[in-house]
Amino acid sequence: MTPAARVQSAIEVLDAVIAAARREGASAERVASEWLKARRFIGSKDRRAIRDLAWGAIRLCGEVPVSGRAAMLAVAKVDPVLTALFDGSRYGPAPIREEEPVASVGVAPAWLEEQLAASGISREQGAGLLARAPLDLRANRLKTTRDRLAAILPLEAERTQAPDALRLPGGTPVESWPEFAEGLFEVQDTGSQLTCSALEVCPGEAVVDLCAGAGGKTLALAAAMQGEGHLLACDIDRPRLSRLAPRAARAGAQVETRLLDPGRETEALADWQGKADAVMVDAPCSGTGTWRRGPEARWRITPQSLARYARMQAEVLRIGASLVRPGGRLTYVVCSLLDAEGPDVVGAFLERNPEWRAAEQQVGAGTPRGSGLRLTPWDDSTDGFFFATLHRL
Ligand SMILES: C[S@@+](CC[C@H](N)C(=O)[O-])C[C@H]1O[C@@H](n2cnc3c(N)ncnc32)[C@H](O)[C@@H]1O
Repeated sequence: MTPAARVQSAIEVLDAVIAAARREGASAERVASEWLKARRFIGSKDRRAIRDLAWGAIRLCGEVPVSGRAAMLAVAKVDPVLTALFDGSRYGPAPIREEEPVASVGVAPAWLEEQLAASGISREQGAGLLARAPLDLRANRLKTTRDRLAAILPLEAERTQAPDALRLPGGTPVESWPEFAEGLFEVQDTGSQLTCSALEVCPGEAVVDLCAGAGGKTLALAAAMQGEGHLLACDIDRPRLSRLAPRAARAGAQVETRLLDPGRETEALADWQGKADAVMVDAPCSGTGTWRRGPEARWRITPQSLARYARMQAEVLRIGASLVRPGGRLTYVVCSLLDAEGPDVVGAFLERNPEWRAAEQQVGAGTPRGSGLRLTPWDDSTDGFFFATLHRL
């Protein structure tokens, strides 16, 4: 493929990514893989180059671009080598016309940049949300230790601030390694691991992971429980929750799963009301803290979806709290740095529920925000999270 043809291919990938973002369709990762799958003749070097070009444009454009070409022209504006490739050659992009639309550069759509600023995040820090992310592993304590795992991995891995975490360069194909098939590790960001540590679960406890999804945090909780006690993982999303059982089997973790009906969660959890020692509420959110991994996610958020998330967050926090026994605890987590999804939700809960108190959290990282802690790429080298641990009196 010529360099110009790669640019034209990236423009086509971007068109598909933009269309999917507009109709709340598949993620950019998925869209790009489908696009490439339909063109098997493209070699691996070209695939990587196309992907890098497309992701460079996604990271640069704050507002949803009008087209893939407009997005790529925004990159061309700051990259003369790329400008020269708009040469009208066969399979390459047409020459640039003066009046053509060029996508605007920024961290996020203007309204969302305002929300970030109101949440104490500067523009420079916001740009940090779009940097390339490393790949973190969590050594599975049910089968190994961090040191033993580090000694057998094919690459040198860095230790991060979470007790079981190892860090590798982003994109390392760890899921093809035999150590992964043996369940010796899971892929999990250090920040996510730290939010699990905050719940301080112990062997023998009764623990609920209310919004378990495919079990990223469930498996970390299971490892901390060392196979003793009862761990219940719930979600309203059947496809996601159904991915948990095979992962748990690989990890050697004992987990009961329960699919919930939206709006009827409390009925389905009647046997757990006021019984749990610890509850994890990893609430659905806009995901502003994970833009490093899916930068096009910021093109999907709307003021309406943010308001919808805030309602869901208050609701899952209420449901989770009803499961906690007197003297028990709950950790509320969002992978978002917007106050509306974190400190404000917890603050409103504490105001309405005088029998709950925010606890001091000691996880060796994070900056206080509201009644909880915030983890960020710039201060903690993690994805962005807000989490708060609450104790029921
Ligand atoms: C942030 S994701 C969970 C990610 C998961 N805990 C992990 O670490 O991989 C939030 C999850 O909450 C689920 N959810 C949304 N509303 C819910 C509800 N009312 N009850 C239980 N789960 C809910 C969503 O389906 C989604 O899987």
